[in-house]
Amino acid sequence: MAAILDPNSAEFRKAKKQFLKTRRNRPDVEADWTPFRAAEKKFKARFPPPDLSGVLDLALSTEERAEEIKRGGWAGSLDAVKYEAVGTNAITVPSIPGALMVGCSAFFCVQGTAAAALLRWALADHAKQPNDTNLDIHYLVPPEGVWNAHLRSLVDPDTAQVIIPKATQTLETESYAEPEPKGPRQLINNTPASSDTLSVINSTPKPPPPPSTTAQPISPSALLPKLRWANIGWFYHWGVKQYDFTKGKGHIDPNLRDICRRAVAAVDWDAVYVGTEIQWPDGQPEWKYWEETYEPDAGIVNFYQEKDTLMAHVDRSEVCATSPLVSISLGCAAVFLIGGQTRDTEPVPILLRSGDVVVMSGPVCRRAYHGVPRILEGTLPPHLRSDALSEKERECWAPYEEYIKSTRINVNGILVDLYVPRKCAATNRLITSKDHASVQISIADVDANGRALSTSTTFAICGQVRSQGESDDSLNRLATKAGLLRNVWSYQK
Ligand SMILES: O=C(O)CCC(=O)C(=O)O
Ligand SMILES: [Fe+2]
Repeated sequence: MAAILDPNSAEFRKAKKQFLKTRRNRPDVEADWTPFRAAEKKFKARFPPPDLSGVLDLALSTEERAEEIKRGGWAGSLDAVKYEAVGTNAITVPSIPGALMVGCSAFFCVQGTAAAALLRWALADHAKQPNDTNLDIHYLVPPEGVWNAHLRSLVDPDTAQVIIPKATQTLETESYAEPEPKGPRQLINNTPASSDTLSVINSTPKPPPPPSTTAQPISPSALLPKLRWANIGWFYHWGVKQYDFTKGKGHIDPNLRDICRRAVAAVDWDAVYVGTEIQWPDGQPEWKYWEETYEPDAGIVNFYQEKDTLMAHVDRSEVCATSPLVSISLGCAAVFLIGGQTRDTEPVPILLRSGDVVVMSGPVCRRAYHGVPRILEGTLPPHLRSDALSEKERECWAPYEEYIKSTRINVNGILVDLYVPRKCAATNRLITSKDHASVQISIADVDANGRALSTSTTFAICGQVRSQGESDDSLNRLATKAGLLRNVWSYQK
């Protein structure tokens, strides 16, 4: 059981003492909190430890996870939140259209050796150059990355390399962004990305963030707990909260791509979305093609230490605001909150355990506030512990277990690009994301004087039809069928 839950433990007594001390000096500010803020405060509280009976905990629906739940001591409830099954692999939360958990109850999407492999990848293979991490802003991290440097220092402490702060080495002439103001983190209301704002986003200067001037030389093992994120695919600029498309796209790990695509393919999307067409860009039922077209091209690995939190935010930097975001949890469990379009909507609390996969998609859910107010101490599942391994494997796993027993890793994959699945109006076949010769033509409706009205009819034509010189004829045929043209063929006869 997590020590914080045991009234006889030192952790419990310390949290109580701290609570009584801070209570005394605290002005009564609760009245001003939005419902989202109030929920964050509730789950963040160290004392008394939060009551999770209002948190949806799908692991309770399967005997296979009983041991994991018992060991951790934290449990939510199965009927805390109304949910509905979508096929056999996923559930939706009807109050947040588009929020899904996949493979979370009877079978797990990422468990056992697959979970261990993803965890190893995140630490040893991914959190290093050429992928950016938060550590690169402030330190000259060696090319092998902080995790491998940490592993080497465990094997041979005498040769352990000290990692030097960047500020002592870089040229003063380098131009950096303004340092962040001191005090609580400022919330940047960045422009939501869309095809209309893309040129503004691309022309916004994205200077590198300034390195800390107070960072000190540090050992890899002491630096490791400061690892907070590693970029996947397209590079994200945290200062302006926009993608920096000028830096090109980083490699997408094939295993991660496969997990994300399998999660998307496991969902019966029609059961989730039929009848909502009107809410989608151009009224297009995009979800019908996701199994084929969803291709993660960006993402992030988040590393949370026990007291870390992720404040309420909306992911609004992706140009494609409807495509699925697949999010995988590894290591310690967490309380995940997902609400509405403002912080005034009461969020739904969901307990995410190691291996659980959440998919956020569609116009409502992708722009919903969400956050992670609590990492639940002591919740490492048995399959990530070395006692589940053979003696030989145990030795290599020991440092991973030591790290992950008080850490949560979240890996997510998203489609940032502008690509929206459409069918070619001429051939009725799907236009793929690689079909750069495809076009979309909107034919405006006109009034009696020939002036364009605000309504139009849209046709998408794939590159193959165009390369065969067939688009003119196709458009004439389509426009005639749509009642926009008459007698166009007669003069050809
Ligand atoms: O850690 C999580 O589950 C959520 C992460 C997230 O919302 C983000 O990276 O934007
Ligand atoms: Fe997010």
